Amino acid sequence: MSRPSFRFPDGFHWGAATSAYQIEGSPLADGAGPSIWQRFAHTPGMMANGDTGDVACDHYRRYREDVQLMKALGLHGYRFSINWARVLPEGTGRVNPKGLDFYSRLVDELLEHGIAPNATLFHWDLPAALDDRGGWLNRDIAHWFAEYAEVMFKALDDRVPRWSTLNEPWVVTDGGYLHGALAPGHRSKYEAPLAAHNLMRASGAGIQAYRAHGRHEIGVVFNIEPKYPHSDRAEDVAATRRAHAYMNQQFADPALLGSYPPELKEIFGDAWPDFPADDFKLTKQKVDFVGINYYTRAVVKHDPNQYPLQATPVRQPNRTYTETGWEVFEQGLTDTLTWFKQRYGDIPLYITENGSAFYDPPVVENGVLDDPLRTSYLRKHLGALHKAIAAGVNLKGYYAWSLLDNLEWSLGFSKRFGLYHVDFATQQRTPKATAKLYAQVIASNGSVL
Ligand SMILES: CO[C@H](O)c1c[n+]2c([nH]1)[C@H](O)[C@@H](O)[C@H](O)[C@H]2CO
Repeated sequence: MSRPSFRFPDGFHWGAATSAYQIEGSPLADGAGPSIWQRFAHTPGMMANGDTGDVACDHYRRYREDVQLMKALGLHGYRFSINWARVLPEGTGRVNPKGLDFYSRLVDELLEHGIAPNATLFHWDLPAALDDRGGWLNRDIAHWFAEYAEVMFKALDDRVPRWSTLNEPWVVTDGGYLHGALAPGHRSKYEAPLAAHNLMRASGAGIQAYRAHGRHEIGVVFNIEPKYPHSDRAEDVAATRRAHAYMNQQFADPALLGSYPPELKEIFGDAWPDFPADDFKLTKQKVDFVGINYYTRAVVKHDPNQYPLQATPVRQPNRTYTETGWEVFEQGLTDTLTWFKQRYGDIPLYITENGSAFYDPPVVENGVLDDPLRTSYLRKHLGALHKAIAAGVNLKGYYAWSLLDNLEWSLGFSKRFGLYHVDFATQQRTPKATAKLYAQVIASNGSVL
């Protein structure tokens, strides 16, 4: 039987992704202001092993070397994020020219090597000065974000063809405002809905600013984790519906439909405000694309003790799980993409993150570190993409998470997602076998799978 052809559509965009606080280091260099992650990481007890982004992958200084790694992969594009506080140390007002200059140099280096920059304006590292003014709990942040976005568009839109306003607003609110595991470390069911809503108001304001100044494409990036009921019992089905609305619709609905799913009032009760109808004229803006970050699925059962969803994930027997506790379930990627098209229409989509953290024995042969579990994950998920494309999903590209092993937020450096291994003591980068496979996939537009 002939091997299935996994050739992707002509012009399919292949990239890799990172984010500022996870790789740059030098968080306060050259006039940068502190972010909430700078503060969170330096708060005792918040970070595994006391790890911080003070050095990380030292990308702020080594970016030219890292662009060479991207070139070696044959990347078409590179998705990175901008540290808002490098550019606007107080979050608004005064621009720091040296901070802006770093991103201008990075963009020029990418373009010089034929790699398209894909810039995310906000990947969790809010300027601390704005957090001091209420941060995502202050409705004024929609204007603060639009001001920052306009600074970036005016400076870089001549060279940046693709922008995203936010990366994963769900993680910001669930981790940063409801459960407190991420910066700014709040734990309030009353704050989480306010932060969620203001994130989407800010994203809408950023898109409006782009329509006034930008000439290319802008979108927003959501994490989507498909939810499957543990049983066909009504309580499990209802719990699955709540979990799906909470993670997968809470942010895409206001952005693309101009409304919230009714489950959110059911979940948050008196903590869910009646937001002004006019707000949805701001949250709902025409986007040029949506980025979807996919890693895994969840099998959900009813749990009256779990807050606030009354739902909990069920570990599946005889399945492979990554170091971050995520089941390898590539069918969920196909299901996610077909669901998204069915609910929101034929919007151009990118997979803006997909990857896996596995422990790799530090065995390097012929300059390559073998990582069979990560390689298998990549093969399976690219195959799942091909199924979605065959089903009619308008998928334009894929960004592997991540270019480099990096700071996995409060989990520190222990969870390694990189195509390149990083020795954080020496900053040596070493390609993994998955990097070699990905380079072949890019060169053959998927045919080698
Ligand atoms: C809950 O999973 C999310 O989709 C997700 C996974 N990830 C992310 N979001 C973030 O965007 C990255 O900064 C993380 O490093 C990466 C790996 O954990």
